[in-house]
Amino acid sequence: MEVFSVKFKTTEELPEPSPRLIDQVIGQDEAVKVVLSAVKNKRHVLLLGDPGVGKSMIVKAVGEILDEFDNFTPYTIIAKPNLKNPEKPIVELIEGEYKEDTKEEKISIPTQPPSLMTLFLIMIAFTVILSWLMGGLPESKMLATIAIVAIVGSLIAFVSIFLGVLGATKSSMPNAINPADLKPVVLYECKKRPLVRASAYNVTKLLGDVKHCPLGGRPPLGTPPHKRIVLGAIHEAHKGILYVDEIKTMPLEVQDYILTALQDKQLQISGRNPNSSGATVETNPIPCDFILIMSGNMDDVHNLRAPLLDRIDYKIVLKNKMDNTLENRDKLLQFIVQEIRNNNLNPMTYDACCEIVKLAQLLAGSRDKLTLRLRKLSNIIKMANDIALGKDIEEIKGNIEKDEYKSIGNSNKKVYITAEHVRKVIESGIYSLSKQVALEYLRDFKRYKHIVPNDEPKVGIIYGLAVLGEDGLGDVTKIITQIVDSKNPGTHLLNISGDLAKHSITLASALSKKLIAEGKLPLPKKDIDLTSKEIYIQFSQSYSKIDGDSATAAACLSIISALLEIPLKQDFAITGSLDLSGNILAVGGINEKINAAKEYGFKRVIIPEANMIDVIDPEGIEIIPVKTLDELIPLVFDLDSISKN
Ligand SMILES: Nc1ncnc2c1ncn2[C@@H]1O[C@H](COP(=O)(O)OP(=O)(O)OP(=O)(O)O)[C@@H](O)[C@H]1O
Repeated sequence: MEVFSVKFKTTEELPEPSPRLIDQVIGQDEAVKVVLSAVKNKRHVLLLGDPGVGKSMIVKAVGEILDEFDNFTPYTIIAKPNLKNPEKPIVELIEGEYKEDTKEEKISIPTQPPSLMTLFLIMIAFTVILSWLMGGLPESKMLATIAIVAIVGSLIAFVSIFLGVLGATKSSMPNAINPADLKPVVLYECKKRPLVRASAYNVTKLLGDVKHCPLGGRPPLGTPPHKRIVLGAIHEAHKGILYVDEIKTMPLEVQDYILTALQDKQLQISGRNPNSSGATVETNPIPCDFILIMSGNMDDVHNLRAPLLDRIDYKIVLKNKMDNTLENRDKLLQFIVQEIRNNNLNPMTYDACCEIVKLAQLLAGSRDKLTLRLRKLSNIIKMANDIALGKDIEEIKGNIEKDEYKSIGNSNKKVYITAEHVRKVIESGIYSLSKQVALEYLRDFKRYKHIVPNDEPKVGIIYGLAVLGEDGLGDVTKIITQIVDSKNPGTHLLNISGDLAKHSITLASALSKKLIAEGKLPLPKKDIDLTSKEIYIQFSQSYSKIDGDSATAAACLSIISALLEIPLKQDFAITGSLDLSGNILAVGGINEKINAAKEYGFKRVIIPEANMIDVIDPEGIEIIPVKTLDELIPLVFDLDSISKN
């Protein structure tokens, strides 16, 4: 199969990708088209999809070309003091740039109360004059002089106190403020159509705030309210786009405010913290006419209130995989080249690019598909770059932050990222936390040799296949069935936690009993009184959550084997869902399951025939596709041992 339509040895030979982000988005053409049209027509959008499929990237890309949509008049938002009601500062939006009014403001500055220093200096001067006068006077005039000085002193004290009281009274009046505190302040200058991003949980950033002033929030000591206003993202997004991500964290109260803003196209700001001096301040409604784009994962939509959801015109689900066609593999190659250029990485060899395509298939769960969870692929490419530069796994592990990996490699050193480097990242599982946990668990577990592949045939024992963790690591599960004679017939499920698994194993038990009772199985018949049998099915040493229906076929065979006492071969592991008519149906995670069977050393792996289209790497183990239970039975039971008996 031709992997790419171009021939190359390393990515250096490939053309440079477009610098426009909108051209760099791959596999989401439909979503890009809808978002562009929504922005053109001023509609609100909700983007839903798996992590790392390009939700933020699409919004950022549209933001880059926002000016191409419409004419835009720059504006400035200013805040002014309200002299009548200082707690209600005035916020105004003016078109263009704000020009400060240069006319001198007529502000009456009150007589200030004399400072302590002034009073102190007066006292010293007064004492010096007094001693000089008294020194040169005859004793007879001394008394009169003291009386005059006392009167003058009292007068000075009286005037000082009067001025002090007058000053103090005036200074509590608004027009006693320092002129600088009366000047309007510029809160925001918007020169081009804005795209403002805010996380849904960050209430202050979203809705704005009035800061606390520890000095009471009033001049002359405190900062006046209009200087403490912080605009919210909803105001800064006026005439542009407000992008709110992580909608699952959006408090209901914030949703109400956003709804009001969408309806009224304006919203006032008040202090958010009830214990702060900002809490008593409230502005007039401030214009906020924006296009709202929100994003989150599929399940997050339940966190949104119905009235807000109703206001969203376009709700788009982004794809998490695309068909594995030549055209799409070329797109994946374009993505690899983009990641290398955008992150300043080293070039990749052709084989390494093919390895990335294989990984994209594996992450999509099928040979026919390619994953679009491209953040994961991007992280893997960056990690492979660092491995190529000689960084070790532990160093790389320490550099992962919130799903995002930043390359730590030295970009001046030129090396090539090879297939070997990519494989090392995949095998170590460093690109996924859940994969690392699963790997660790399996490494420990395998030491106990609980799974014994290719052992002698055994009654009631079969090996099923499971996938551990959300990033998929295949594992083998030992299923054991024991039958007990009892007056209380029934089926008991041990170590099976998930509801779906419980239902499907109950179904397997019912089906096995029915098939045995009808004698329709291609197996030697046996007279059993099923009304006196208690069936115990155990997923032995299985401690992680077991769910899904992919072990139904395995459980059914295990029960039939235990009831009829016919041994099952032990050289295979099996996965497949079973319906009540005995058809084996497709399951998920088939490649991870096949890999697990290979790694444990089983000779054969039995899978539903429908899953054959998903198999990526059939080498290293015999893969047996089956469609029905009847087809399956001769493959798994050790009929030779019965005929010998
Ligand atoms: N469709 C895409 N085309 C090209 N690159 C992509 C695409 N999707 C994701 N990427 C790569 O993955 C990175 C992360 O994507 P982005 O942040 O847009 O994902 P997201 O869907 O917003 O994820 P989350 O839900 O976790 O916020 C991008 O910077 C880009 O490198």
